[in-house]
This record gives sequence, structure tokens and C-alpha cells, in this order.
Amino acid sequence: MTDKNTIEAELAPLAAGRATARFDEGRASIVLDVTGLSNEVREELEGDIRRVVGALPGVAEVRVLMTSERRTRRLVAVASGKGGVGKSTVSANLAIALSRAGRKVGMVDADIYGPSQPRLLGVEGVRPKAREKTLIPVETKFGVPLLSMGGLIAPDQAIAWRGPMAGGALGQLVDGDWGACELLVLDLPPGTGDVQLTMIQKHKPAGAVIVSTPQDLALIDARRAIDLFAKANIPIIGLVENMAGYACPHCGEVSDPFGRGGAEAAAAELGIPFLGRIPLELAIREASDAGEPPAAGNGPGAASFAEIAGKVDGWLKQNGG
Ligand SMILES: Nc1ncnc2c1ncn2[C@@H]1O[C@H](COP(=O)(O)OP(=O)(O)OP(=O)(O)O)[C@@H](O)[C@H]1O
Repeated sequence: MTDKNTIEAELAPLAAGRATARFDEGRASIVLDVTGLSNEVREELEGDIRRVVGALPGVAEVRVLMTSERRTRRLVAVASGKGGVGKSTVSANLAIALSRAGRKVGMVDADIYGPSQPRLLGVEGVRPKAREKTLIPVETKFGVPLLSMGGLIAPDQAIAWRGPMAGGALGQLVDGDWGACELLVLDLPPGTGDVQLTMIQKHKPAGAVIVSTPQDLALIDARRAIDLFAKANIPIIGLVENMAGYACPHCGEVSDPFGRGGAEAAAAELGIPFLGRIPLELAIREASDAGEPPAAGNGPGAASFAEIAGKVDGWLKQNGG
């Protein structure tokens, strides 16, 4: 005779772990968890369930109730083992390129030592408003809203900050009113100390992008950054090599004062993906200083960042949406 258990046993191969059943006087009620499934898959699954359960003896009616957990916003951390390698520049351009690729992206500037996103995204001096106690991100003309630690602290305070304080302050930014943003790019403070570790342990990014320059020393620092994420059990999305080769502003020729291919080889050795290289280019610095990140334009810089963003986007799709 059909009962709850026989129905669930029939559903197991169709909707492993997602369906629970009740059976009462000929009526089968199925609760189906559809978290993370596309509409197409949901409809198909519902049809299959109705067909299979409806064919069981004694079942006169099948009800399917779909439930879905609210999907929490995901963070992608951008980190570097030391300062000055272009982590903030890469973060801003990555966020813009991801947004151009169709994602709803926000930017969280957690770099307490030198919050540079307001300048990079052209909203220097604009303070975020708050509703109740929730911060409302500042809109930028690139479609990437921003919340920055710069608005919360005086620059000379940061040096004395410890992990728990920084982790708490970051919470205010991450829990801002991000509206439709499904992804937040997190520009971490440079380095691999207590402040960075607490931030990532507390706010658990989905993955991390490591930025390095081609010099050996910076790559040693990149290794430290990779270890930091390993400690917190956060997967590495890949390595971006910044300031790779010097692009002559006159003839466009790229020369490699630090050699070529070091970061790519290091990524291979460390077993992490290589996401791409950005040349050291006067135009990148000038555009960045002027609040016009190259990823928003149509030049070669935009293409390089689009390629890196494409790889990050692919990684995110493979790892949960
Ligand atoms: N590929 C590049 N070509 C030319 N200039 C660059 C490039 N990348 C970054 N810069 C410049 O280098 C300087 C440092 O970059 P940025 O602030 O992004 O580094 P950072 O690693 O975030 O530094 P910090 O440790 O201060 O946070 C900036 O003036 C920036 O415009």
C-alpha cells in the first residue's frame, strides 16, 4: 500500500535529498527544495514528480510545494601579500568587467590602510547614507555601487586596528543595503596578518583572487596570501599578474624588465589557475587616478580585464552559481 515512505523512496532517484512527502486520504503532498535550480529544471522536476507519484496505487491527487532558501550574497576577495602591487586597481576593474558581463556586482573596500576605491570609482568625498543602521552603498557611474572603510575611519586610526575591530567594521559594509547585487568584490587590506585573517574567517568569501607583480619577492608574498586563504579554508580562484612588462606609451612595445612568465610558472607550481596579466602602462595609472578605470572603456585594458572577469565568472558558475 502507498504511504509516505513508498512515495519518498520513489522520489529518491529523481530529487535526491530535496523532497519530503505526506500522504493522507489519497492526497500526496510533496515539499520540494528548489534552492539553486533554474526555472527550467524546477518545472521538469515538478512534472516528473507529478507523473511518478500520480501513478502510485491509491494516489488521487498530487500537490507539489516548492521552497527555496534565500540565496546569500557571495563575496570574491581580492588580496595581495604586500602593498602597492595594484590590488585595488585590479579589484575595481574586475568588478566593472564582471558587471559588464551581466552580473550584479557591488564593491566593498576593506582596505583600512589606504581605501582607494572612492577615487578609483570616481566618487571621492561622497559619503554613504544610512537607513536605520544600514548603510546604503554609493552609486557609481559604472553600475557598481560602493561601500568603503574610508567612510568609517580616519586614516591614521587604521594602523592600530586589530582583527576583531576590522572584522566588525567590515560587517557594517557587507551587511549594507546591497539591493539586487548578488556578488560583492572585496578589496582586502594588503598583507597576510591578523586583520586579513579575521576578515576572511568572519565573512567567508566564496573564493579569492591573488594579485602579484612579476618580481620574485612579490611572488613570495603571493604564496603567503595563498597560505592565508588555505588557513581559512577559502578556495583560490586564481592569480593575476599585474605590472607585467612595461608598455611603452610611444610605440606600444612591451618590454619585460623582470622577465616573463614568472607568475604563470608560480601559479602552475602552486597548483592554482593563472587568470591573466596586466601590463605596467602609464595609461592605466592615469585613467585610474582620474576615476576612469580602463575596464569601463574599449581599449586593450578593457579586453584584458574582461578576459580575467570571464574566468572568475566561470569559476563562480562552477562553484555554486
Ligand atoms: N598595471 C598598471 N599600470 C600602471 N600603473 C598601475 C598598474 N596597476 C596599478 N598601478 C598604479 O600603481 C599604484 C598602486 O596601485 P593600487 O593602489 O591599486 O595598489 P594596491 O596594491 O591596492 O596598493 P595598497 O597597498 O596601497 O592598497 C597606483 O598609482 C595605480 O594607479
